[in-house]
Amino acid sequence: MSATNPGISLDLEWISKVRVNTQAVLRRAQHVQALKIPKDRWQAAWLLKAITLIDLTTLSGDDTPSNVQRLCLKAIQPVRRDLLQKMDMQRKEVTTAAVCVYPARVADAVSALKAANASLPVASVATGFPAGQTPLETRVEEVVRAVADGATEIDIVINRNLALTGQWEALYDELRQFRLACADAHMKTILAVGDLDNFTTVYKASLVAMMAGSDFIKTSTGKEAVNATFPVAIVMARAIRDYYLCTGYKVGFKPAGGIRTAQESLLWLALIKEELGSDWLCPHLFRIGASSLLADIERQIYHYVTGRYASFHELPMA
Ligand SMILES: O=C[C@H](O)COP(=O)(O)O
Repeated sequence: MSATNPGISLDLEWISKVRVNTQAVLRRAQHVQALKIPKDRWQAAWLLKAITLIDLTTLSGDDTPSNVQRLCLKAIQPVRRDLLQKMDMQRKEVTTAAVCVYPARVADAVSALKAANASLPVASVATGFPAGQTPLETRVEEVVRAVADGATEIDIVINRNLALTGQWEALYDELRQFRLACADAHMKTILAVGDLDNFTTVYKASLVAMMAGSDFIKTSTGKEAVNATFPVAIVMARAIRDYYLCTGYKVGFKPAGGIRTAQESLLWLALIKEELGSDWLCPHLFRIGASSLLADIERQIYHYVTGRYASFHELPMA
């Protein structure tokens, strides 16, 4: 898998012209929140689709080789086979899009997936995740090591100081170094929007990340006080659309942080369909980064199949 967005030269003139209309964004976000969610069989089908777009994540201080192995097995078979069969869907095999772990756990994930004969991508967070407050050489080295350990997707965090102070050239240069270090691995750039001061900064940071060659832009680490929200997603999706219209390169979008319910996942799919079109509803261009969403989706699917909600013991633990 090679990069889909090679990037372009830094266009400071474009960046300086950006002004985001906050009221218009908030109105659009309200519209998205009021969208009708499909019911019953269609809902179950959309939930299966949502599963295929999840980066199943564990980013905890107490991650161990064994819980990473469990995560990988869950990613390979996120829904019980009997439930899938009862749904009578064409799709017989469902997996999540990838697993996402800390750099020190990449080798564990790679070997667990290999042992299970599965070819799911392993994504590693990097560059001093979550705060990005380590020296640049250390951050670059972390990317190189994660790739050497077998990660094929790298979720880097940006240096928020550079975005908050408008040092776009310096931010672009850092991101180019990470892009080089990623080699053939996909680069997903986390803006940590909860740390940025307004929508205009979010839009500008999105543009710089794409100009530097990011394959995805991602909202959050999941560790900020505010993570993925619909207004911020609309701003980032519009930056993606504008970048595509200007360059012809499609960049992916990954909301992450605090997405926990099946209903929310359906609204995220609806938002992407409305803002970027159905082309973006594939793992190559859209992911949901989540550590605890899958359990609720599985519960809803169980409800669809059996007509009742699962008790605590009826579903396998994630
Ligand atoms: O990148 C993924 C996020 O860290 C996941 O956040 P979450 O634990 O709130 O789902």
